[in-house]
Amino acid sequence: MNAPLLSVRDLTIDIQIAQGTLHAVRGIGFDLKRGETLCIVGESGSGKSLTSLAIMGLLSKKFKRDAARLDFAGIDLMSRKQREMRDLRGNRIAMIFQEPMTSLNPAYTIGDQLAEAYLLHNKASKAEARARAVELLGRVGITAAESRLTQYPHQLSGGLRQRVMIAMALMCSPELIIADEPTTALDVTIQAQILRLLADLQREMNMAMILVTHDLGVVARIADKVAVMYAGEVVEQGTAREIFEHPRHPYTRGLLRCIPVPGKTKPGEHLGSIPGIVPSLVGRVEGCAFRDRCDVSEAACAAAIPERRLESGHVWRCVHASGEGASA
Ligand SMILES: Nc1ncnc2c1ncn2[C@@H]1O[C@H](COP(=O)(O)OP(=O)(O)OP(=O)(O)O)[C@@H](O)[C@H]1O
Repeated sequence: MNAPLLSVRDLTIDIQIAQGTLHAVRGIGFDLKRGETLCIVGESGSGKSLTSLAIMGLLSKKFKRDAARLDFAGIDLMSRKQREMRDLRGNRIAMIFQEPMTSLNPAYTIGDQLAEAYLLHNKASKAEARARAVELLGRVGITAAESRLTQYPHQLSGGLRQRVMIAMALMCSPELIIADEPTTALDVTIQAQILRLLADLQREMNMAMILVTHDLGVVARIADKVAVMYAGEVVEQGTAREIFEHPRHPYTRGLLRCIPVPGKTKPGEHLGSIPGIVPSLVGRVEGCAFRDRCDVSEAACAAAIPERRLESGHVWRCVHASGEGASA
């Protein structure tokens, strides 16, 4: 049973805009096994959220999704109809969004919404669904869970709302959970608690998890695998260890220079940032999209970029065969 739970190959997402076709996601691929955590990192606009929505089948009509393979537990998601996707979503695949109010309805109590999420996919009585809701609220660390059932989302703090969202996502014990920047809207101490909770539950329930985040500190703590996205491509992927200890792509190296190093970075010390801006993805994009910002680029970077692969599965796209040309 070593087959991946989720397998993505050559996923593309295009959007028609006034200036032409915007190639927001350009031929990405990765595999995820049961119980594994993949963190997708990259700057704003690199295509992380669209990738998550494409897996969930939640892209609106204006996006064109294509893939050579988009398989979940042996199911071809590309050929699933919307009705069939609804059977999977919230049941075998769940998503946690940045902003809890995207998923919570202000007009219904927490108890009704949690129970509803369960009853949609399970033949159970209302009493059983409420018992499950209390159980899950307890598991996400909400005390006096019974009394929360009758509350409305606006009566809870941001951190509690995000815990409720996590409980809701886990009601049907999904096999895959996709969390898109689940803590960005919260303050820093609460962020850490929520992410620890999510990582603990993921391990306990042996779920696979895709976590989309800007925060490499978080990645270092919880990722098994990392996919680094830049301008709609996965420019490097590997185990968390490979990415942190032997980053090969100059963009990954640049990102790593931007994070605080415990014990080394002094409070208030200015962290590096990568100068320059992401190129337009409208029309044909030739060569390496990072080359204008790269400190080791050369003429060859304007041509097609080879994919470099180590036996371990560490993959990157760069003219530099082993990253030796890139400055650390
Ligand atoms: N509704 C839309 N209309 C036009 N372009 C869009 C739309 N949604 C996303 N895009 C474009 O698609 C690209 C990828 O967007 P996406 O939201 O996936 O990025 P992201 O990496 O998740 O960014 P962030 O970290 O800010 O959430 C960006 O260039 C973005 O401008």
